[in-house]
Amino acid sequence: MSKIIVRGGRKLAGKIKVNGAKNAVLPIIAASILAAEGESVIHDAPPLDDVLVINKVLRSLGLQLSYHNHSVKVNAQAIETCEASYELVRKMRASFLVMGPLLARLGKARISLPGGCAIGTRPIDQHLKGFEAMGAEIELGQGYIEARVEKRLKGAKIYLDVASVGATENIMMAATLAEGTTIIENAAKEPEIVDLANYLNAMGAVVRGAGTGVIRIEGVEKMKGAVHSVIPDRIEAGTYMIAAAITRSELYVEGAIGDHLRPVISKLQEMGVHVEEDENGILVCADKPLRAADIKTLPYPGFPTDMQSQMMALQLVADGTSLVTETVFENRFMHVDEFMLMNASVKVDGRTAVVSGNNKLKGAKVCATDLRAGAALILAALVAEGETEITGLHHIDRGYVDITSALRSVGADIQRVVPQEEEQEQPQEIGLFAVQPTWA
Ligand SMILES: CC(=O)N[C@H]1[C@@H](OP(=O)(O)OP(=O)(O)OC[C@H]2O[C@@H](n3ccc(=O)[nH]c3=O)[C@H](O)[C@@H]2O)O[C@H](CO)[C@@H](O)[C@@H]1O
Ligand SMILES: C=C(OP(=O)(O)O)C(=O)O
Repeated sequence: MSKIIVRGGRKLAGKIKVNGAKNAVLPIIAASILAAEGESVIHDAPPLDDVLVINKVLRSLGLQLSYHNHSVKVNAQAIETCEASYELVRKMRASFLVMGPLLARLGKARISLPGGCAIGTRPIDQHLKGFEAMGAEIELGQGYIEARVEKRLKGAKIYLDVASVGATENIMMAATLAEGTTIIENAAKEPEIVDLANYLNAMGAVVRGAGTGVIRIEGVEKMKGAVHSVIPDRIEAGTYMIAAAITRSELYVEGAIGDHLRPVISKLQEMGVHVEEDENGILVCADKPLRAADIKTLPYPGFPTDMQSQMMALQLVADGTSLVTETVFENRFMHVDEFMLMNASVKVDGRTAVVSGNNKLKGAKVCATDLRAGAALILAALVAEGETEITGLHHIDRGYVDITSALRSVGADIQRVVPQEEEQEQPQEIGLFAVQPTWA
């Protein structure tokens, strides 16, 4: 079994460059399905397992797709099937984002139900409510969702009960080729929604208001391929900012955009960390004692749920008790049990965790229970006494490009150990990107 081994106690120094955003590139690749003409080229597509999965989904639909040196090229002129299989959708929930584009382009789509995952049940009712409002008929059976529309989807006014990122994206993509105007109210406002809207507009769509709670989409007849560069990953950036803070070090996070990280920056400053922004990135310097601070996760621009576990790692070593309230997902505290194996003191009561500070963390054998939990364990291990062994690396590979090399390059004592038999068996299209991948 592959594992990451960290020996804690090292200071970090230097610079880490942020990759393209996972949560932006996935819907953007899915949106390429909408182009009946031309080729799309998506730059800054990070070499992550999730990117490989969405690429496979598009190839399985019959699209021509290549991925070289962080750029995905898609030709969507010919689509062979409108069905995305269980095998691919089960690997990554975001595969469900092909539903809106397929429905808009072909008038039908059959996608496996994404189901729940470790962090919660994660229903898709808001996606389906949007498609239905646009005239689609939805049928559920044998683990698949089938959506059909007679001719073309029709523009509609859709109020989302929750400001869901995925539902906003799926409906926005479906609406680009619909007849008439679609208005999404209580839309999610994440920067990744804005990036998707920019890509859609470059393809010929007319999307206005992305980044606000009301998005207006005027349907167009046809869309064509476009060239787009994906925004930097604010969660990867935030994770490295906390790496600097937790080790009381100074790191420059190149490419990080301050405006996308306001709640994280503000919390770090409240805890006594010095944060300096310039046009190319963010400098984090933690040379004072860390103060406790409470966080509550919320949709953007609130504190991101995808940074909750990493922030908890920092709270573990701050002076005083901090509260963490998770309001986005119902089961996103699984890292707590793993932290406790590292000698941490945290009590969970429903959606709130009480984190006692000043923990003397100790190295242990722990397991990444989900993507961000994995990152949080690495952060805690950077300051734990002795050696920490982290397994469950397939979660981490979904969202971090070679995190071990990145942290080692700034001085961390961290390595990834892959048993020989796994190394030999490892098909090229999963995990491990010590070397730049170049898949055709
Ligand atoms: C690929 C991607 O971009 N993933 C991000 C996206 O996930 P994702 O798009 O799945 O998250 P959503 O914003 O949809 O989910 C937010 C909340 O809404 C609920 N909900 C969602 C849809 C729906 O139809 N009905 C419903 O009740 C969910 O169960 C959850 O409690 O946003 C999350 C919230 O910022 C992030 O943690 C994920 O990293
Ligand atoms: C929860 C996450 O991703 P996903 O929605 O793809 O599961 C995440 O990136 O932390």
